Amino acid sequence: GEILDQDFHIEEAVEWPGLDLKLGQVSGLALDPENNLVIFHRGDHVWDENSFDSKFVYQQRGLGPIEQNTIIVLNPSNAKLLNSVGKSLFYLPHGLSIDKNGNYWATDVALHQVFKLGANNKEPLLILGVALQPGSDKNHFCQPTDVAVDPITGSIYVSDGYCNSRIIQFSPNGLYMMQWGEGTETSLGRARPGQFRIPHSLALIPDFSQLCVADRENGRIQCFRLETGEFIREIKHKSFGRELFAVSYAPGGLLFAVNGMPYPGEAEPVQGFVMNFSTGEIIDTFIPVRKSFEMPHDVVASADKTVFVGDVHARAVWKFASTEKMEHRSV
Ligand SMILES: O=C(N[C@@H](O)C(=O)O)c1ccccc1
Repeated sequence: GEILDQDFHIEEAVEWPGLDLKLGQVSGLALDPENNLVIFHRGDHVWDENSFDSKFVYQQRGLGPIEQNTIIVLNPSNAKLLNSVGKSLFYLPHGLSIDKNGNYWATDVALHQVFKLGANNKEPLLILGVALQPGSDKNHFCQPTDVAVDPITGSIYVSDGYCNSRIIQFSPNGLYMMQWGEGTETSLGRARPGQFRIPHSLALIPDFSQLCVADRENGRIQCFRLETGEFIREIKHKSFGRELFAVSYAPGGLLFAVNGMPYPGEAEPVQGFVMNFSTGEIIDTFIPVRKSFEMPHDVVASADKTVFVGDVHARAVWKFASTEKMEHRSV
């Protein structure tokens, strides 16, 4: 039902023990059909200044793939480990999403590929892109950042990527259908609709047939019509600052996002945002109680307004919950 916006608040669930997990760089979060939390992390690999050459070719292939399980499934209430998969598959994990059938969809910025994995079997069910080969045609990505699968049509959307500026739509079985988007010429000119400077995270909103994109370095969210790619609107607030890293939709009409650390001298703090999807207005902001956001990199929210944020520098996952329940609890 409708949220009465003015009294909606979330705060860290400080009893959640998931903050003590020993993880690598946390790059992606998703919720599976049972609302379990699924974490995509980099084990002992890191993305740093030496990871790529000037042509975006991964330089640390000699390390081999990450030997740890990179996909961790946790009970969302007590952070108990339920399952872990994804060893010896990835080099630099980035985005993670889960389709209505429970399949995992993952991007790897070193491999420049998109993977579809069954929740338990080891062999990928589908791989898009050519291993270790960056490119910008129909068969190559360049550091693809996220995937979203339309639960109604099965269409696959890929945000491509750090070194491309486009969204590509594939058919349910992985055939290239169409793409939209272009780079933002100069950092001086205002970015126009449909221009991207790192399309970094996707939120698919089936109820409104929209795909929203975190246009990271333009510090904004852009929303497009599913299937056509037609620009619908931009959501941008001064409090986002320069960088908007991730966006996620929760059934019931709320949009969640996390921004980047402020540049030296800039005022806008790093934080999470809760927005009313229809109006785009911010109805709440949130930061951790324990530790601090360093580079919040993904955010995911469930229908009951439980929110998780993963941080690639803090290597941490926080849980946030709406205080309405807590008020009932305290009564
Ligand atoms: O953005 C960067 N990384 C994050 O998004 C991430 O996904 O780790 C990055 C930029 C320059 C050098 C190294 C890393």
